[in-house]
Amino acid sequence: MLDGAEVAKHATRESCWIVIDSKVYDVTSFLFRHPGGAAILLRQAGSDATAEFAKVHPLDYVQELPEGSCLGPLDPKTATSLNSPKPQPSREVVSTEELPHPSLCVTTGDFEAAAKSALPHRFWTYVSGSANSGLSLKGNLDDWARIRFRPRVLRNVGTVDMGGSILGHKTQFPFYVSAMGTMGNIHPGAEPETVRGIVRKGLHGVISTASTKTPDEIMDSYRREQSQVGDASPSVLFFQLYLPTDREKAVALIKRAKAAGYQGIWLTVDTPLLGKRTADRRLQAIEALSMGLEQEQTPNRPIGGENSLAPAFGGRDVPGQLSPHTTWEDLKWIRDAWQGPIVLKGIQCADDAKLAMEHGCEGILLSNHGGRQLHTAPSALMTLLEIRTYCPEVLDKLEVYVDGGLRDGADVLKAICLGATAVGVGRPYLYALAAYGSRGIERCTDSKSSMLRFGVLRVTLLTTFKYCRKNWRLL
Ligand code: HEM
Ligand SMILES: Cc1cc2nc3c(=O)[nH]c(=O)nc-3n(C[C@H](O)[C@H](O)[C@H](O)COP(=O)(O)O)c2cc1C
Repeated sequence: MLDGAEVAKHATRESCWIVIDSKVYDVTSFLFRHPGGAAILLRQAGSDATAEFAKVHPLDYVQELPEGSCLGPLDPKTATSLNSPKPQPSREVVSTEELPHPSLCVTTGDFEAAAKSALPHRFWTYVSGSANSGLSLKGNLDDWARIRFRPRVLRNVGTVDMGGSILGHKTQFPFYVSAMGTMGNIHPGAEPETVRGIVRKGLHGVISTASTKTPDEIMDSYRREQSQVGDASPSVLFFQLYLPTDREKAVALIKRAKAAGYQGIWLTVDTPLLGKRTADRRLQAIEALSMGLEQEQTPNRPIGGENSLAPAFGGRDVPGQLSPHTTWEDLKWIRDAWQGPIVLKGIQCADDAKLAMEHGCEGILLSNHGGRQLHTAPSALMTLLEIRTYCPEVLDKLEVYVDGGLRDGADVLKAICLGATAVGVGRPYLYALAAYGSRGIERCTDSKSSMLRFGVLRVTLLTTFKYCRKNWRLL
């Protein structure tokens, strides 16, 4: 057993000890190999880092520390002698009680404002951020507004069914919750908290490889919530796959997702390496400086090299986690390992949509990763219009999803009118989670809130929906 006072002495870059889950680790040799940067670990030096660690990493991640790092258990009686972590150089956070009542959130923009006050600055930067100067994100938001409805009137639209199906699973909503990593940054309940809202509302959701919790833990929370509602929720979960470079690891991850009960794979194909997240980079430099590190020193391993750290997280490139070598040929072994439906997430032109069809994919998701990857990438809307022009057969043969910048039921309706099967919604749900937990997830979906202004719009626009599907004209 190690004494807290002894641990507290090891608080420098020359000797850095931390406590995780009641065990003491010497992370000195790992400091500059930590993909999240040395500053994060130095801030915790000599202290109990469990809470900070659990925000972004599953607890079993400690096994990834170099061999011999674990020095032994902490004597619990001496825990009070540990250091306190050094505070982050961040802005004040508004407490939950000070946030507007969730009923006051009637547009997705309201959730965004609440999340901005509720989140520590670094996490706000990570979720709201985008690639380079933000043009891809701006294009996503602006493009949906460039289309106008031309409603037909005097049609009976008294009863409207908004539902459809996603990979054969019925949905009452024409949208689902997009895959988003590291939710532990956003809310202490992380992905399980999101899943609670998803199940209660009967939504479908896609769970990220880069989740804070393991695929099994998240599925357990899904099952628990299902049993709470008497297994009555139509919700299903799909798994978003970032393909690790190492094929054995990739196959193991796919099989793990299968065994856990995920109903389809969303294979992300727009991330052979991570986009340039300008705001994150700036913040990491500030943090490094505040810990006396002249410049950020992160491991300099070749991209695509062996990686023991999967699953990884959104802020930085983690070598080996996002295979840059993947090609269309790889779909075969991925399919063999998965034995189920595959959606390619991140298709950005008609030619690739056709290729996906020729390779037997069940679906494609037109997406530029919420503007976080390629600078000046086309919005999903532009890609959808390109497909309608050059290979409309894709819309008949594949399930075609879109995401990026859909902030209102009207945007969702436009996508559906143009032939999309359903729509992924990302940041609005993250913002709702950040401010209000699973209640926020429900509220964001609620017919009184903006996503289901669709519910209000349907009264006037169902026939537009039918009309447009066949006779779409861009106004
Ligand atoms: C056990 C060994 C650890 C491993 C294998 C590990 C691995 C990683 C990886 C792969 C990332 C992703 C890089 C990124 O996208 O930002 C990361 C980020 C991060 N890690 Fe660790 N980590 C470890 C220990 C810790 C500890 C002890 C803490 C707690 C203080 C911590 C806190 C963080 C944070 C806050 C980030 C996010 C960085 C950002 O937002 O830029 N990690 N870590
Ligand atoms: C904070 C954040 C984390 C994300 N993490 C992932 C991820 O782990 N895997 C992935 O394929 N896409 C990820 N995405 C992209 C989303 O799945 C989705 O494509 C995008 O958010 C849709 O755009 P929207 O946020 O404008 O709705 C992430 C997006 C955000 C904002």
